[in-house]
Amino acid sequence: MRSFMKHKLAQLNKEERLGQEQFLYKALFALPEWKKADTIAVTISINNELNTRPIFEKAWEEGKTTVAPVVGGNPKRLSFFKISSFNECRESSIGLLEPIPGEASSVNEESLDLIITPGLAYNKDGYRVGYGGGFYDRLLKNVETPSVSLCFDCQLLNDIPLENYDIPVKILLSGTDSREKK
Ligand SMILES: Nc1nc2c(c(=O)[nH]1)N(C=O)[C@@H](CNc1ccc(C(=O)N[C@@H](CCC(=O)O)C(=O)O)cc1)CN2
Ligand SMILES: Nc1ncnc2c1ncn2[C@@H]1O[C@H](COP(=O)(O)OP(=O)(O)OP(=O)(O)O)[C@@H](O)[C@H]1O
Repeated sequence: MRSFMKHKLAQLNKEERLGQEQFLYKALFALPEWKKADTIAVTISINNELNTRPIFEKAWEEGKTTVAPVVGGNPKRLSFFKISSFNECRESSIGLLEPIPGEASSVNEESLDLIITPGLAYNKDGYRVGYGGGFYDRLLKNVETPSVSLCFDCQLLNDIPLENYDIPVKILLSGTDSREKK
Protein backbone atom coordinates (compact mmCIF):
# COMPACT_ATOMS: atom_id res chain seq x y z
CA MET A 1 0.00 0.00 0.00
CA ARG A 2 2.87 2.40 0.74
CA SER A 3 4.40 2.02 -2.70
CA PHE A 4 0.99 2.16 -4.39
CA MET A 5 0.21 5.43 -2.63
CA LYS A 6 3.63 6.96 -3.38
CA HIS A 7 3.00 6.14 -7.04
CA LYS A 8 -0.46 7.75 -6.93
CA LEU A 9 0.94 10.89 -5.31
CA ALA A 10 3.56 11.10 -8.04
CA GLN A 11 0.81 11.01 -10.66
CA LEU A 12 -1.32 13.83 -9.20
CA ASN A 13 -1.32 16.58 -11.78
CA LYS A 14 0.07 19.93 -10.78
CA GLU A 15 -3.13 21.91 -11.05
CA GLU A 16 -5.12 19.38 -9.05
CA ARG A 17 -2.38 19.24 -6.40
CA LEU A 18 -2.16 23.02 -6.04
CA GLY A 19 -5.95 23.37 -5.91
CA GLN A 20 -6.32 20.83 -3.14
CA GLU A 21 -3.34 22.25 -1.24
CA GLN A 22 -4.82 25.76 -1.26
CA PHE A 23 -8.11 24.41 0.04
CA LEU A 24 -6.40 22.36 2.74
CA TYR A 25 -4.28 25.27 4.00
CA LYS A 26 -7.37 27.47 4.28
CA ALA A 27 -9.23 24.75 6.16
CA LEU A 28 -6.27 24.26 8.51
CA PHE A 29 -5.81 27.97 9.27
CA ALA A 30 -9.53 28.28 10.06
CA LEU A 31 -9.49 25.55 12.74
CA PRO A 32 -9.90 26.67 16.35
CA GLU A 33 -7.06 24.23 17.16
CA TRP A 34 -4.78 26.19 14.79
CA LYS A 35 -5.86 29.56 16.12
CA LYS A 36 -5.31 28.53 19.74
CA ALA A 37 -1.95 26.87 19.17
CA ASP A 38 1.28 28.66 20.04
CA THR A 39 3.60 25.75 19.22
CA ILE A 40 2.94 23.62 16.16
CA ALA A 41 4.78 20.48 15.05
CA VAL A 42 5.11 20.08 11.27
CA THR A 43 7.29 17.85 9.10
CA ILE A 44 9.26 19.52 6.33
CA SER A 45 7.82 18.03 3.16
CA ILE A 46 9.95 16.31 0.53
CA ASN A 47 9.23 14.82 -2.90
CA ASN A 48 5.51 14.34 -3.55
CA GLU A 49 4.30 15.02 -0.03
CA LEU A 50 1.81 17.83 0.46
CA ASN A 51 3.88 21.01 0.53
CA THR A 52 4.17 22.06 4.17
CA ARG A 53 6.25 25.23 3.60
CA PRO A 54 3.17 27.49 3.44
CA ILE A 55 2.15 26.08 6.84
CA PHE A 56 5.46 27.15 8.39
CA GLU A 57 5.24 30.53 6.71
CA LYS A 58 1.70 31.20 7.93
CA ALA A 59 2.65 30.18 11.45
CA TRP A 60 5.66 32.55 11.39
CA GLU A 61 3.46 35.36 10.07
CA GLU A 62 1.08 34.79 12.96
CA GLY A 63 3.90 34.76 15.52
CA LYS A 64 3.58 31.07 16.31
CA THR A 65 6.48 28.74 17.14
CA THR A 66 7.10 25.91 14.69
CA VAL A 67 8.97 22.74 15.50
CA ALA A 68 10.05 19.99 13.13
CA PRO A 69 11.10 16.40 13.91
CA VAL A 70 14.54 14.84 13.90
CA VAL A 71 14.76 11.05 13.80
CA GLY A 72 17.45 9.72 16.11
CA GLY A 73 18.42 7.62 19.08
CA ASN A 74 18.31 3.92 19.70
CA PRO A 75 15.56 2.82 19.52
CA LYS A 76 14.76 5.48 16.92
CA ARG A 77 12.32 8.17 17.95
CA LEU A 78 11.32 11.70 17.00
CA SER A 79 12.68 14.76 18.80
CA PHE A 80 11.34 18.19 18.00
CA PHE A 81 13.41 21.30 17.35
CA LYS A 82 12.31 24.90 16.94
CA ILE A 83 12.94 26.45 13.54
CA SER A 84 12.25 29.98 12.39
CA SER A 85 13.70 29.61 8.89
CA PHE A 86 14.44 26.75 6.50
CA ASN A 87 18.11 27.74 6.69
CA GLU A 88 18.19 25.99 10.06
CA CYS A 89 17.61 22.64 8.32
CA ARG A 90 19.71 20.15 6.42
CA GLU A 91 19.21 16.93 4.54
CA SER A 92 19.49 13.87 6.78
CA SER A 93 21.30 10.67 5.84
CA ILE A 94 18.04 9.15 4.56
CA GLY A 95 17.03 12.20 2.55
CA LEU A 96 14.62 13.90 4.98
CA LEU A 97 14.91 17.61 5.73
CA GLU A 98 15.50 18.08 9.43
CA PRO A 99 16.41 20.91 11.82
CA ILE A 100 20.14 21.03 12.61
CA PRO A 101 20.19 20.20 16.35
CA GLY A 102 23.21 22.44 16.99
CA GLU A 103 21.41 25.47 15.60
CA ALA A 104 17.87 24.81 16.74
CA SER A 105 16.67 24.34 20.31
CA SER A 106 14.76 21.28 21.35
CA VAL A 107 11.20 21.36 22.60
CA ASN A 108 9.61 18.56 24.58
CA GLU A 109 6.46 16.76 23.47
CA GLU A 110 4.36 18.26 26.24
CA SER A 111 4.91 21.77 24.85
CA LEU A 112 3.24 21.01 21.53
CA ASP A 113 -0.22 22.53 21.04
CA LEU A 114 -0.95 20.99 17.65
CA ILE A 115 0.66 18.05 15.83
CA ILE A 116 0.35 18.07 12.06
CA THR A 117 0.70 14.39 11.34
CA PRO A 118 2.08 13.06 8.06
CA GLY A 119 0.70 9.97 6.39
CA LEU A 120 0.34 8.11 3.13
CA ALA A 121 -3.20 6.73 3.31
CA TYR A 122 -6.18 7.46 5.53
CA ASN A 123 -9.71 6.28 6.15
CA LYS A 124 -12.54 8.67 6.98
CA ASP A 125 -12.17 8.01 10.72
CA GLY A 126 -8.67 9.45 10.66
CA TYR A 127 -6.79 6.16 10.84
CA ARG A 128 -3.50 6.37 8.97
CA VAL A 129 -0.87 4.40 7.20
CA GLY A 130 2.36 6.29 7.80
CA TYR A 131 5.88 5.69 6.59
CA GLY A 132 6.31 2.66 8.79
CA GLY A 133 8.37 4.15 11.58
CA GLY A 134 5.53 3.92 14.10
CA PHE A 135 6.79 7.32 15.36
CA TYR A 136 3.46 9.11 15.24
CA ASP A 137 1.49 6.22 16.70
CA ARG A 138 3.85 6.28 19.68
CA LEU A 139 3.82 10.08 19.96
CA LEU A 140 0.02 10.40 19.79
CA LYS A 141 -0.34 7.68 22.41
CA ASN A 142 1.73 9.75 24.87
CA VAL A 143 0.07 13.15 24.57
CA GLU A 144 -3.39 14.72 24.65
CA THR A 145 -2.38 17.23 21.98
CA PRO A 146 -4.80 17.59 19.06
CA SER A 147 -3.53 16.04 15.84
CA VAL A 148 -4.51 17.01 12.34
CA SER A 149 -3.65 15.54 8.94
CA LEU A 150 -4.02 17.12 5.54
CA CYS A 151 -4.66 14.63 2.76
CA PHE A 152 -5.19 14.70 -0.97
CA ASP A 153 -8.43 13.01 -2.00
CA CYS A 154 -6.54 10.12 -3.59
CA GLN A 155 -5.11 9.30 -0.14
CA LEU A 156 -8.54 8.71 1.37
CA LEU A 157 -9.43 5.01 1.12
CA ASN A 158 -12.39 2.93 2.28
CA ASP A 159 -10.26 0.16 3.54
CA ILE A 160 -6.87 0.47 5.20
CA PRO A 161 -5.12 -2.12 7.36
CA LEU A 162 -5.60 -1.34 11.06
CA GLU A 163 -3.40 -2.50 13.93
CA ASN A 164 -4.36 -2.36 17.57
CA TYR A 165 -1.68 0.28 18.33
CA ASP A 166 -2.93 2.66 15.59
CA ILE A 167 -4.15 6.01 16.90
CA PRO A 168 -6.40 8.04 14.57
CA VAL A 169 -5.79 11.75 14.06
CA LYS A 170 -8.34 13.98 15.76
CA ILE A 171 -9.03 16.00 12.62
CA LEU A 172 -8.64 14.79 9.06
CA LEU A 173 -8.84 17.47 6.39
CA SER A 174 -9.22 16.04 2.92
CA GLY A 175 -9.02 17.54 -0.51
CA THR A 176 -12.28 15.76 -1.33
CA ASP A 177 -14.09 18.33 0.79
CA SER A 178 -12.78 21.00 -1.56
CA ARG A 179 -14.63 19.36 -4.44
CA GLU A 180 -17.90 19.07 -2.58
CA LYS A 181 -17.79 22.67 -1.46
CA LYS A 182 -16.77 24.20 -4.79
N1 LIG B 1 8.97 15.11 5.34
C1 LIG B 1 8.78 14.18 6.28
N2 LIG B 1 9.54 14.18 7.38
C2 LIG B 1 9.32 13.23 8.34
C3 LIG B 1 8.35 12.24 8.19
C4 LIG B 1 7.55 12.29 7.01
O1 LIG B 1 6.65 11.48 6.80
N3 LIG B 1 7.80 13.27 6.11
N4 LIG B 1 8.19 11.28 9.19
C5 LIG B 1 7.07 10.47 9.29
O2 LIG B 1 7.00 9.58 10.06
C6 LIG B 1 9.24 11.11 10.18
C7 LIG B 1 10.35 10.22 9.63
N5 LIG B 1 9.85 8.97 9.26
C8 LIG B 1 10.61 7.84 9.01
C9 LIG B 1 9.92 6.66 8.77
C10 LIG B 1 10.62 5.50 8.53
C11 LIG B 1 11.99 5.50 8.54
C12 LIG B 1 12.70 4.25 8.23
O3 LIG B 1 12.10 3.23 8.05
N6 LIG B 1 14.01 4.28 8.11
C13 LIG B 1 14.82 3.15 7.79
C14 LIG B 1 15.71 3.43 6.58
C15 LIG B 1 14.94 3.90 5.40
C16 LIG B 1 15.84 4.32 4.24
O4 LIG B 1 17.04 4.06 4.24
O5 LIG B 1 15.26 4.94 3.31
C17 LIG B 1 15.75 2.88 8.94
O6 LIG B 1 16.09 3.85 9.64
O7 LIG B 1 16.11 1.74 9.12
C18 LIG B 1 12.67 6.69 8.79
C19 LIG B 1 11.97 7.85 9.03
C20 LIG B 1 9.77 12.44 10.57
N7 LIG B 1 10.10 13.26 9.45
N1 LIG C 1 2.66 2.29 20.68
C1 LIG C 1 3.63 1.56 20.17
N2 LIG C 1 4.55 0.98 20.95
C2 LIG C 1 5.54 0.25 20.40
N3 LIG C 1 5.69 0.03 19.10
C3 LIG C 1 4.81 0.58 18.27
C4 LIG C 1 3.74 1.39 18.75
N4 LIG C 1 3.03 1.83 17.69
C5 LIG C 1 3.64 1.29 16.60
N5 LIG C 1 4.69 0.56 16.94
C6 LIG C 1 5.58 -0.17 16.03
O1 LIG C 1 6.00 0.67 14.96
C7 LIG C 1 6.10 -0.10 13.75
C8 LIG C 1 5.47 0.64 12.59
O2 LIG C 1 4.08 0.80 12.77
P1 LIG C 1 3.13 1.21 11.58
O3 LIG C 1 3.40 0.35 10.39
O4 LIG C 1 1.74 1.34 12.10
O5 LIG C 1 3.75 2.66 11.27
P2 LIG C 1 3.08 3.91 10.64
O6 LIG C 1 1.76 4.19 11.24
O7 LIG C 1 3.16 3.72 9.17
O8 LIG C 1 4.16 4.98 11.09
P3 LIG C 1 3.97 6.42 11.75
O9 LIG C 1 3.14 6.29 12.98
O10 LIG C 1 5.36 6.85 12.05
O11 LIG C 1 3.36 7.26 10.72
C9 LIG C 1 5.46 -1.43 14.00
O12 LIG C 1 6.47 -2.39 13.99
C10 LIG C 1 4.83 -1.32 15.38
O13 LIG C 1 4.98 -2.51 16.10
